[in-house]
Amino acid sequence: MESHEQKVEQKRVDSVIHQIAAKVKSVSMEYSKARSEMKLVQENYSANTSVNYVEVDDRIETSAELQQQRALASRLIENEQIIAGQLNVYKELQKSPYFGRIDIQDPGESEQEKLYIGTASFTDDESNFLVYDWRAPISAIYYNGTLGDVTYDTPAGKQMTSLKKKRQFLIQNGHIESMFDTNETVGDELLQHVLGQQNDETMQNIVATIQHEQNDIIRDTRSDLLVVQGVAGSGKTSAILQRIAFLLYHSRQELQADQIVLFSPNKLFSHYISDVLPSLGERNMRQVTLAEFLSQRLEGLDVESLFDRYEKDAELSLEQQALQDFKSSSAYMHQVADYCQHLAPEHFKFNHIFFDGRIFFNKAEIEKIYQDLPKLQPAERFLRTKNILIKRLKHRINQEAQSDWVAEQIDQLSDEQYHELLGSKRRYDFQEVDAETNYIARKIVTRRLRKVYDAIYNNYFLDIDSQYADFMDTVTPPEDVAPHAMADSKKRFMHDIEFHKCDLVDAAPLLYMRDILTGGGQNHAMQHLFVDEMQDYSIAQLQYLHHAFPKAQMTFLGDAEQALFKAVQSPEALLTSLRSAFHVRRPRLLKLNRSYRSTLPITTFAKALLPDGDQIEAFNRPGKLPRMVIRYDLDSGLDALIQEVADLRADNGTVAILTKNLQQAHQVYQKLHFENDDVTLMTDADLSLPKGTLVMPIYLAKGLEFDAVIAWDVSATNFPDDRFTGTLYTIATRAMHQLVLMSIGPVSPLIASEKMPDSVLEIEHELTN
Ligand SMILES: Nc1ncnc2c1ncn2[C@@H]1O[C@H](COP(=O)(O)OP(=O)(O)OP(=O)(O)O)[C@@H](O)[C@H]1O
Repeated sequence: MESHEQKVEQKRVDSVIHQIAAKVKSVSMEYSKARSEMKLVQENYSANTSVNYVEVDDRIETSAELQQQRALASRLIENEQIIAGQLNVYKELQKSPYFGRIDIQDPGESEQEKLYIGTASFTDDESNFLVYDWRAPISAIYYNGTLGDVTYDTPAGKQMTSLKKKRQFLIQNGHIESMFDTNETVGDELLQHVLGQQNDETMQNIVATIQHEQNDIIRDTRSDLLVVQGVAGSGKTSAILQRIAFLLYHSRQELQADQIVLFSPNKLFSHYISDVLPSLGERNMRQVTLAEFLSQRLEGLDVESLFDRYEKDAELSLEQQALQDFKSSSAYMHQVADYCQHLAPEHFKFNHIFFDGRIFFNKAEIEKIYQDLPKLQPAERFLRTKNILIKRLKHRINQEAQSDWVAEQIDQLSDEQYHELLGSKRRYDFQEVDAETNYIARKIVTRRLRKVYDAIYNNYFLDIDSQYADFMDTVTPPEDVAPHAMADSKKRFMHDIEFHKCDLVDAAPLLYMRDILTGGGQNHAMQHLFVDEMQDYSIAQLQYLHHAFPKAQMTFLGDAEQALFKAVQSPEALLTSLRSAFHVRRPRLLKLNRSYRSTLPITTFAKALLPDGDQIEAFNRPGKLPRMVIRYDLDSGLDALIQEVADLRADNGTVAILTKNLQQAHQVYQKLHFENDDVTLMTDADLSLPKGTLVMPIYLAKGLEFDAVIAWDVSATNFPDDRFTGTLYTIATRAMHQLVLMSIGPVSPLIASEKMPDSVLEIEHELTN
């Protein structure tokens, strides 16, 4: 039954919603007006673009008018988008106007003030705040404060107030479903409710239930390097997204969403998180995976993907591992920088520039230009070389313009083609007919030699592959790297380059070298760099990202325990390496130890897999024990799998079967697909997650979560030793509500160990006779 208090609150909710509805109505009208204005301009614009101009003067006028219209159209589009954004915000508020209330009393005031907190601010016609944005300075109290005297940060400095009451609401479609008064930061009741319900295809915002330690991450504006080490399911990704929303709100004038870049683990993840910021009325930041970023920069080279590397890394020998570790280190990147700084001009490697299959600029000519320049930094020397090449190209264009073939081509030009080449020039711009012909001739040759210009502009005359190979000869590796390893690695690199391939481990150092030598590759506009799942990046790669976005504040989040096929590094050691590699001034390390995603029994099992799992604090959400299903041959295992899938599907929207690698995912998929059409095999090209039964290797499920998970073949053969702890732990922690583990033959020692308490698993053996 509704208490009196709840009735009073519901009345307020009704009144606020009523006022929001009026706002939605007026903004909708504004929106329709903006749309029709936009349409009118568009129609006018397309009518004008179809003008068939013949006379040059006409054409110029038309294009000026067109430009004006284009500018007007883009202003209107922007306006329309702003209004659409506002409309969305109000519509969201209409369903659930707020989730929190704080009663405060400022020093010296006799009255208490009630403040309501929601996803966005809303004021009445007299500008009284009916709802405060969760990011407003005062709202911090809701997340951080316990009853009594509290302080909060404002642009004018710290403020004091007394917190008298904190109330949480769950409002759905305008109705208060539940409300609690709490003394804690954000009480567990609401969290229980929210977590128990989750089964969406995309991630939801968590603003109603942000926890104290998550709030520290979200509201940190001071640190230039914020490293968050958080256990699986502790809300790292959530913290990133709410932090972005927070930063956008706080620096409205200076920061745009596209000045923030997030490196995400895979494309599925990008889609999975894509609704969070729009649900908070903000535009999404830029998102990219490391593979996309590297291959875009190393155009023409097929860079090994992280997924290929996962598959390969599981097989590395100790010697190969030592080399890989070295190439992934900051020490290696330092050697790259050193090499570039001390590179003698005669050791600089150039390519010929080709045109039409013939050498256009010989590399000997380029070498000579480079070497003849005075002593300069490599990038400056390179830039001057480039400018000289462009000058020489212009000179050759002028010469070529006198050739017979050009004159012939001019004779054959139609009027339209001629005017097109004339561009914005007018006939009276030329004193003589010859000058005009000459102008057209140069235009023709310039167009023909465009490729040469592009090759110079894009620095193709630097032979970066040979340069990198030359660098490998000069490297001093640490003691644990075998003496022949660098030479072998160089051979392999050159061999792969022949086939336009490059190992992931060489990509960052190679790009770093190219950037230093050419002075390119840096984006100074990016203000924030976020890296999720940082444990999958080497220090060398992170260092390259820092170099590529030199002005960006960095937020790196990860979980050392979820490193696949890699030794675990302690968060403190990690921060120390990052600190010395990055020369930052205000680094900060934060830890999140409480895990929210999974039920208590699933988290208890996952904790027991880790040597130092005790630090993980499970959120107390009840659920079934994880089930262990053991079969002794593949066929009966696959049959049992079909049964398990059917059982789990009865209670869960999505069941994910997670395998150790791609080959096992294929094997499982084939069997399931044969029996039932409703199964999807996910690949790294997929952009979104359907509902239903999904099969994928674990590296594609990084950062994702599913209602139920089946960990496929956790046998001793498949997960033989502690190199696979991270993999198994990552699989288990993808499950929100139910987890089943299946083993073909004896179970992995990681599970069948003394450390694993009996009570954390329900075990089912096939009865054999
Ligand atoms: N304060 C919170 N309130 C409600 N839900 C939360 C909260 N914190 C985390 N969650 C939920 O817990 C789940 C895990 O969060 P998230 O994916 O951000 O964790 P993570 O640390 O990035 O996980 P992982 O490293 O395992 O991928 C999500 O469903 C998220 O919505």
